[in-house]
Amino acid sequence: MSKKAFQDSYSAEFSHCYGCGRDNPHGLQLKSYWLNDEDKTHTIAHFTPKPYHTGGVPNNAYGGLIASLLDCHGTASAAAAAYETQGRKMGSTPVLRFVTASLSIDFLRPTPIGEELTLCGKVTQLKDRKATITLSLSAGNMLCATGTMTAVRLKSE
Ligand SMILES: CCCCCCCCCCCC(=O)SCCNC(=O)CCNC(=O)[C@H](O)C(C)(C)COP(=O)(O)OP(=O)(O)OC[C@H]1O[C@@H](n2cnc3c(N)ncnc32)[C@H](O)[C@@H]1OP(=O)(O)O
Repeated sequence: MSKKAFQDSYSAEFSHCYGCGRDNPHGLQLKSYWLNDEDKTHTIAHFTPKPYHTGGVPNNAYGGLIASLLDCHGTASAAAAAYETQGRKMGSTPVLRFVTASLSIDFLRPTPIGEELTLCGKVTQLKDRKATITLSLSAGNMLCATGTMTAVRLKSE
């Protein structure tokens, strides 16, 4: 994808996240986008687990990996929605940066390794500093996990 990912708009100090930091060579480097630039309500990201992302059962991904992906996609979706609500370009200052306050995941079926996964997000509520995000992770047409996140915007100081 040639579009700029949400995470590529993060300031340098926030670019080392294990899950999505562009400047963390040991991390997952997840990249999130609007599903549709004309209708900025849903977000999307892709990730293909490697064999070393196994949870121990051959060909199945580690649950912590799934949580990491949903975590980063959720906070990125919250930030993108907050900028959108304010009519501002993502990454512009003052920076709107969200952290995870809570994340609940239902692991519905094993997640395959070596197949491209699709993560979807939707910010269902954005009020003051608090965002609620619904999340899903699929392999092809198989829904493997769903999640709900509360993310809180960091105070500017
Ligand atoms: C410099 C670092 C850079 C860090 C930047 C790194 C970015 C990486 C992003 C990747 C994602 C992560 O892994 S983040 C890392 C994992 N997460 C963390 O480490 C966060 C640790 N927790 C915290 O720092 C804090 O608890 C916060 C920031 C989440 C909230 O503290 P606070 O700022 O004092 O806010 P507070 O007034 O308590 O709450 C604000 C609103 O959110 C609600 N709220 C708070 N916690 C919860 C909760 N668990 N579940 C539901 N709702 C909650 C409150 O009721 C309130 O709603 P109302 O009364 O207004 O309705």
